[in-house]
Amino acid sequence: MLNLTGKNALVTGIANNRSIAWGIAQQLHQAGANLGITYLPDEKGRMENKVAELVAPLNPSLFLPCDVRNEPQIQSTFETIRDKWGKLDILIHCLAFANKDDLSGDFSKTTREGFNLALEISAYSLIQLSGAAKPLMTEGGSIVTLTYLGGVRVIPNYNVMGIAKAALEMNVRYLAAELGPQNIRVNAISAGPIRTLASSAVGGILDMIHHVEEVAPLRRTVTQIEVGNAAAFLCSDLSSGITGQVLYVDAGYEIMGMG
Ligand SMILES: NC(=O)c1ccc[n+]([C@@H]2O[C@H](COP(=O)([O-])OP(=O)(O)OC[C@H]3O[C@@H](n4cnc5c(N)ncnc54)[C@H](O)[C@@H]3O)[C@@H](O)[C@H]2O)c1
Ligand SMILES: Cc1c(CN(C)C(=O)CCc2cnc3c(c2)CCC(=O)N3)oc2ccccc12
Repeated sequence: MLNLTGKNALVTGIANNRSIAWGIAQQLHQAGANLGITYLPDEKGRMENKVAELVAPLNPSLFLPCDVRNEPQIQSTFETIRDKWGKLDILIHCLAFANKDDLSGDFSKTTREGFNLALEISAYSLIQLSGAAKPLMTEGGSIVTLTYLGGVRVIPNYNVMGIAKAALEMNVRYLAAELGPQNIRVNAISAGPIRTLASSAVGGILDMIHHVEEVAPLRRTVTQIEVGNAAAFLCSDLSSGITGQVLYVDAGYEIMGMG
């Protein structure tokens, strides 16, 4: 069993019990990591209460609002980590957003605002968070982000999110090159389709899941826990020689030609 005892891990992107970040947080906790959780604050504080209740069993030592569009919130998140933890070992970037209208219909209709929003939240945020984490990863570290096949191949309706994921995967390589000398590894997990708040808000996700169940070598889709296990591996010394990579956790779907 892999051991993350003594490691401080910041996990972003938990919205509910279907979130991939929730699967990751559970597995990092099981491996002994000390967790810090961030959530996207909403005006009524509903998200805060819902996420706080969900993560309570994992005894997070930090629980902070962090909207990646809000630079001061990012700064205060990492100041709190510096003051309370001193060092950071693990950063999980598990968030994305595009306007719903940009996730169906003609890609050529993508608006300037929609393009910039999707790239800002889903790709630029990795640069921001990694830059803020860099000075705190004084004993080296591991940064993991979540990507999708739609960033390297055309997946109907994924549209502008595919552009964002292509940028995200290239961010992984440039960040790995910059941070490697400091023994900070940067990798992506490319997860197969999973029913979450984000994916369920998209038409046709169930058809996609059924298609994967027929075509993927394992004849099934993957779970948040399976993604969490792969993330724990990428956060542990078992992956000490791996950086700048995209690891597919998709039941093998990506290898199939007549998919
Ligand atoms: N579900 C899938 O099929 C699938 C497959 C591959 C990759 N992914 C990726 O996994 C990641 C997590 O998505 P999910 O499927 O768990 O859905 P989810 O809706 O549970 O998680 C998305 C998270 O992004 C957060 N977020 C959105 N805008 C934000 C902002 N401005 N600041 C901070 N946080 C913000 C939301 O609060 C939410 O917690 C995303 O990067 C997504 O692209 C999902
Ligand atoms: C798979 C799959 C997903 C899941 N996935 C990999 C994702 O990356 C989800 C990304 C996403 C980003 N922003 C929003 C939404 C989803 C829906 C709700 C909303 O308003 N904005 O999304 C798709 C969209 C079209 C086609 C396939 C997929």
